[in-house]
Amino acid sequence: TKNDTALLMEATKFIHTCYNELNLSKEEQINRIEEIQEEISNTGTYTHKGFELTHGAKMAWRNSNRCIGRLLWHTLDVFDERNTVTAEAAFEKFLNHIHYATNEGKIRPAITIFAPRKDGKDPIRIWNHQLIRYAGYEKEGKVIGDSTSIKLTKMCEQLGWRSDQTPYDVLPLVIQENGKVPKLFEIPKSFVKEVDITHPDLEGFNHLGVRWYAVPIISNMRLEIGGIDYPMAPFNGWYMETEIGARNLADQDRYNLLPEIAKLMGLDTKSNLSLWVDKALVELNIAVLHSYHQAGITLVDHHTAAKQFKSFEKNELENGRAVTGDWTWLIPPLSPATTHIFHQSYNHDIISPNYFYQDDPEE
Ligand code: HEM
Ligand SMILES: N=C(Nc1cccc(CNC[C@@H]2CCCN2)c1)c1cccs1
Repeated sequence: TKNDTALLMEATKFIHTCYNELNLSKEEQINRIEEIQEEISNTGTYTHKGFELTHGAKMAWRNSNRCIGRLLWHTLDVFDERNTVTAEAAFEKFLNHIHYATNEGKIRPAITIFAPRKDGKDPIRIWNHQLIRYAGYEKEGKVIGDSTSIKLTKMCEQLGWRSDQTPYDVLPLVIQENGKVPKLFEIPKSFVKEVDITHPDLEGFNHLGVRWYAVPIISNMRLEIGGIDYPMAPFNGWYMETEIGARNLADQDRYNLLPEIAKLMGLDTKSNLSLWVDKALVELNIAVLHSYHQAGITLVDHHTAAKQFKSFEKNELENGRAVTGDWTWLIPPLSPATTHIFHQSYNHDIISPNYFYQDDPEE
């Protein structure tokens, strides 16, 4: 059928690039494509071999236009959990991923890949945007916690979840097998590493009671490899400090801490001329870098990250690959013009394998 042909086209493109990069012979490539053609005509889809899945997930990271951290794309640890299809078993694997990635603070970039989409159906999905993320509550027009989690928090409460209603309640995992009701799974506190945010010089900082979690693990994106969709493939790296200090804790519609920080710094918040927002922003990011370093949690500053991205660009050129990128996301939100990224443009072509947004699981 037409989409069998389209799938074979995607598979052929992927096998060609993947086998060339792995120095496999032309003959192996041709035999594999014939094998895939056979499987597609018999079943309407095809199954990646382990090494194809592993390299495909790495290529997808390398092709992620918005990612500044791509220098280490080939070091990704890939866990093949395509046979895990029950919510309980998946929860086990999520805990394994959290523990492996955290590694007592020496974070290891990893991805766990669950069953692919088949006949347009997702065998299993997770509703969480990240495996570890704070709940958000709306009370009399005031927001407590992470405003981006309000919808999911409501869903958890409807499913029976009860919490302390603090700004830092870690959400349970909401895992849904196809066609069944979603199930809640509480992550044991011992698995959740968090960092108390303090400042090396500003004493007042330490009484704000501000904290953040150590490991960002994105769990709502779709991994596409050679025309096959993996709708549940959580992946983690480590944070760049600005994500926490210039967005999550700084945005007015997130934790909105800048006014409070400016006050404890004794700044004049009545006039923009004092650049009090900018001064508070810098000190918050200094506090994040200081706190994660003191806690022994891997974190990269935006200057180092930009330099690493420059090395990535050089490596790609040396390997005859064109770098694609999304300038609007690659520039850091703090002092962007102090990085090389700001002063050049990037081709924003989208190539596959890659990680894509997808619709939330079916209600
Ligand atoms: C190892 C350390 C890593 C660092 C420091 C890093 C840094 C970043 C940053 C700062 C962003 C922008 C996020 C935002 O502004 O919300 C980003 C985006 C992204 N990263 Fe990385 N990254 C790392 C590893 C990874 C890994 C291991 C993967 C996948 C295997 C990955 C895939 C992506 C994708 C797909 C996006 C775009 C997300 C979107 O469009 O919403 N990154 N990265
Ligand atoms: N450092 C990270 N940050 C990151 C990467 C991808 C996506 C996100 C979440 N981005 C969504 C937020 C909310 C809107 C704009 N940014 C964060 C990583 C997360 C997982 C691997 S690396």
